[in-house]
Amino acid sequence: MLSHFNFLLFLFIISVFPIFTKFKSKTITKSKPILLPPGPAPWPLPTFRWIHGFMKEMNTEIACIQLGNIHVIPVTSQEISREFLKKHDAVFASRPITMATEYSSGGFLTTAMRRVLASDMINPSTFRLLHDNRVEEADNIVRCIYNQCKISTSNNCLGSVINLRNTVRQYSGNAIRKMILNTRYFGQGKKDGGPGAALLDLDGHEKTVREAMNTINKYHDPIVDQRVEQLRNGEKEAEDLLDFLISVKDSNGEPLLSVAEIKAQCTELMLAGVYSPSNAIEWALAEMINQPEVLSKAVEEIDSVVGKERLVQESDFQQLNHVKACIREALRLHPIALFNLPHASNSDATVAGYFIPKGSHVLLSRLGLGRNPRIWEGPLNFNPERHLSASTVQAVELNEPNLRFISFRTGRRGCAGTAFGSAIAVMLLAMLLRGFTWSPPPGQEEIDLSRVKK
Ligand code: HEM
Repeated sequence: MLSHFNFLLFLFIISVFPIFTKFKSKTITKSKPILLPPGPAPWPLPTFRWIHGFMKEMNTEIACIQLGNIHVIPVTSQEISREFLKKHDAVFASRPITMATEYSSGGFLTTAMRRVLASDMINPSTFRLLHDNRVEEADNIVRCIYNQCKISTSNNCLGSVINLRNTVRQYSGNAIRKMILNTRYFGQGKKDGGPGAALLDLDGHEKTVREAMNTINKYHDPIVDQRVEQLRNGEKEAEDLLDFLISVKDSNGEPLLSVAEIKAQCTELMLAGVYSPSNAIEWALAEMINQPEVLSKAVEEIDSVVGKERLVQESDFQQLNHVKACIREALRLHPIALFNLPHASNSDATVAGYFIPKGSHVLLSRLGLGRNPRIWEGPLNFNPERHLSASTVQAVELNEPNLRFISFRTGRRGCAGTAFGSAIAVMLLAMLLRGFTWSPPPGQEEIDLSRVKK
């Protein structure tokens, strides 16, 4: 299935593809010959695999692909990524304008709200406030899997086959929707925690971006309209992220955001928040099933921290280092998209000794960073222990501020939902491990992951 990030990046590429021209490395001025990064001479179709391929062939960790008058700069090095998004964070803090970002942001209505989001909405106090909304979903996922098991075992199966992808996506989708809109997508009113009749297709495989956005908006817009009315008439208190968006006031005490802006922001958060945690957990569990000793170690850790008498709580996370190391390893080895969301430069800059013209689109390669053999020993091995070495800080975190791989990324255009995303991911994996015993599907000795480890 196509993830949100793949989807946006795919559209980003096709929206600029028709205007590409043959790339030629060039100097900027005669007196100051700072070169553009190296790039390909012949011009085949610029797929992401192809970009990685030619960078490997040219033995370079930064490149330049010229699409019309736009310079696209893919990067696979930790050090150069840090230069772009740490040293020059302010220069590369914009998103390029593409068809996909226009639709997903409701015509760029979310762009101006970055300040509101960061400072007023998604902060530690809202995170604490929405604890119960998140935790409710943890109970639901256990019930949902348990009920699937009951159905299989009543059909005389030895074990039960669970559709892990659907299950983890339901959890992420519902957890994020509970925090934003205080309601669920799936299983509204159902007792089994599983999907109800109305399924929301966020994938965009079969639909165009516009149709996908219409689908999402059809679900959310009536809730937003009703909520705006309730809050502005004083009929309810602020309880979730939507309420906070509606309640933010400007210096004159007037609502800061229009209804259209609020709707666009809800959509963006929803898109950003559903797939990243579920993708990481799906991969982590698949790898752990293939390495029973890694899986057992995580289960033992949960047993020793949580005990047998109660369910996992967020206050346990601090001590679940092996569980978190498994998620970090999944984020490193199996990123949700080959590249990070693009960053556009608002002025000329010199990075890694190369001239990066104003308006360039910088694409940090998630795959290139996470699997860079210069940084990671045995990069294709799933080895959570590497995140538990002596040099690691005591409590493992999912974030990777040094950009050795990309998880949330901090900084001006970093992930707005780092705390929420971490909490959803850790709870999801811990609950799956705590509640159930996992093994490959019947007839398979292990899950075949060879195709994704090339
Ligand atoms: C495991 C979970 C998650 C991971 C690994 C993740 C990772 C990321 C990354 C790498 C970016 C791009 C940063 C950049 O461009 O340099 C991003 C952006 C973003 N994320 Fe997350 N994320 C996760 C969960 C969430 C959640 C739960 C939310 C919402 C509550 C969220 C909201 C956002 C938003 C709004 C952006 C766009 C920020 C902007 O353009 O200014 N993310 N995320």
